[in-house]
Amino acid sequence: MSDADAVLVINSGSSSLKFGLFVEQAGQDTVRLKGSATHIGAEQGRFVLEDGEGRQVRAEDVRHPTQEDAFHAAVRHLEAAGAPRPLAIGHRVVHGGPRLREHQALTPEVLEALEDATHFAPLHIPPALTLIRAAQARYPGVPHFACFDTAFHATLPPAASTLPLPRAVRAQGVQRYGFHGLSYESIVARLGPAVPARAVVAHLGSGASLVALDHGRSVDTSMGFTPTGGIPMGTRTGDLDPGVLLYLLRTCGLDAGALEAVVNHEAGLKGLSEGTSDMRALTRDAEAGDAAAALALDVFTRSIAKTVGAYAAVLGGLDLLVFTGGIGENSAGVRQRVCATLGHLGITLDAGRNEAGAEVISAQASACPVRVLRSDEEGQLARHTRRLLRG
Ligand SMILES: Nc1ncnc2c1ncn2[C@@H]1O[C@H](COP(=O)(O)OP(=O)(O)O)[C@@H](O)[C@H]1O
Ligand SMILES: CC(=O)OP(=O)(O)O
Ligand SMILES: [Mg+2]
Repeated sequence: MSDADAVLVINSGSSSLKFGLFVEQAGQDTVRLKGSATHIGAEQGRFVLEDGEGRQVRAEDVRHPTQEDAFHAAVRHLEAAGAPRPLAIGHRVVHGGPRLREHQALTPEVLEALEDATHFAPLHIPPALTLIRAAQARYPGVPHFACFDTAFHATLPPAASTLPLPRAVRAQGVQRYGFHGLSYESIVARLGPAVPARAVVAHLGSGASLVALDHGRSVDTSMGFTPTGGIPMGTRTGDLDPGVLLYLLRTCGLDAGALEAVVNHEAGLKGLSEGTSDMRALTRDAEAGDAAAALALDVFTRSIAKTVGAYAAVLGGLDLLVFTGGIGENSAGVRQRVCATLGHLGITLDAGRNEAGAEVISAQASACPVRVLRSDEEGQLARHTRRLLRG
């Protein structure tokens, strides 16, 4: 292992910034240091830094008002832990609009194209640009690369990517893009040659989506034009009858900004529970008899189960169901509720294995295995960054 070839990867999500410093060991990218800043923007956040063996280097409750603040904290603590200067930096970019769908070097032209695409994803592209510029200023002269969440879904067939809109609107690039691509790719990489013909992966985090995989290739996915679509999430509605938006505009007098705030920040689990979007708190509240929290859980898990059923129809059956993301990896209750209605697909859970968070949580007799696999977006970022660096 040599520090001379370290690459730094930055994964900015809706509520967190995860990062990792990877070095090559026997031809494989290996974690040297990794960490996260969570609950960004909230009153109380947390910062954690670990070494490659998972030993805690730093852990503190600390508020990070913005992604940029979290990035500077990450750099400060990485350096204090003896991190070498990286050879290259890889950024996760959730949305690059219609023109940027392939992982690539962040040249001035690409940055300009990203800026031009702002109106496709006003919630994601401006903070991504701010973060990239901050990283370029902090590490000048080092190549920076963008890895897009949408790249993995380039295989969507037209029947899945096309939204039922007039041609003039579709011609502007209004279509289903799909997100969480690096996470799905990490699951496919983890399964390796064992990836079955018909699989569904549920990435359940603050943002949540599902993908239908045909031999490991994305053929349908729940998020659409933006990460606001699909199943309900921590603070986002997911898919809504478009009539609801018209009602909010016309009858409630909301303008675009107010509408955006409702569908992205005040809805989902938070809106339903009238309090929290955090699955741990929600589960506790529901168990303590809070009816709003219980309803939030029911709406969330029913929507996931319906999507698994729909994707089994698309794939012509199901050979594997995978749970991943902060909720998928950690909430036995959510997994149990989702799987309880999937008996018709041959799914039966082993309650003990599910509670223990084992890698395989289905019962021996289950016709369709169910697994819990850790999403490794940072590992995929490192792999792509190294590949792009080598040209
Ligand atoms: N032990 C746990 N039990 C239940 N939910 C958990 C647990 N740990 C984390 N979560 C949930 O995971 C979600 C965050 O997932 P994560 O994938 O880290 O989010 P992000 O989308 O910001 O990357 C939160 O809703 C959090 O409550
Ligand atoms: C696409 C998306 O919603 O990302 P995250 O889950 O990291 O917020
Ligand atoms: Mg995430």
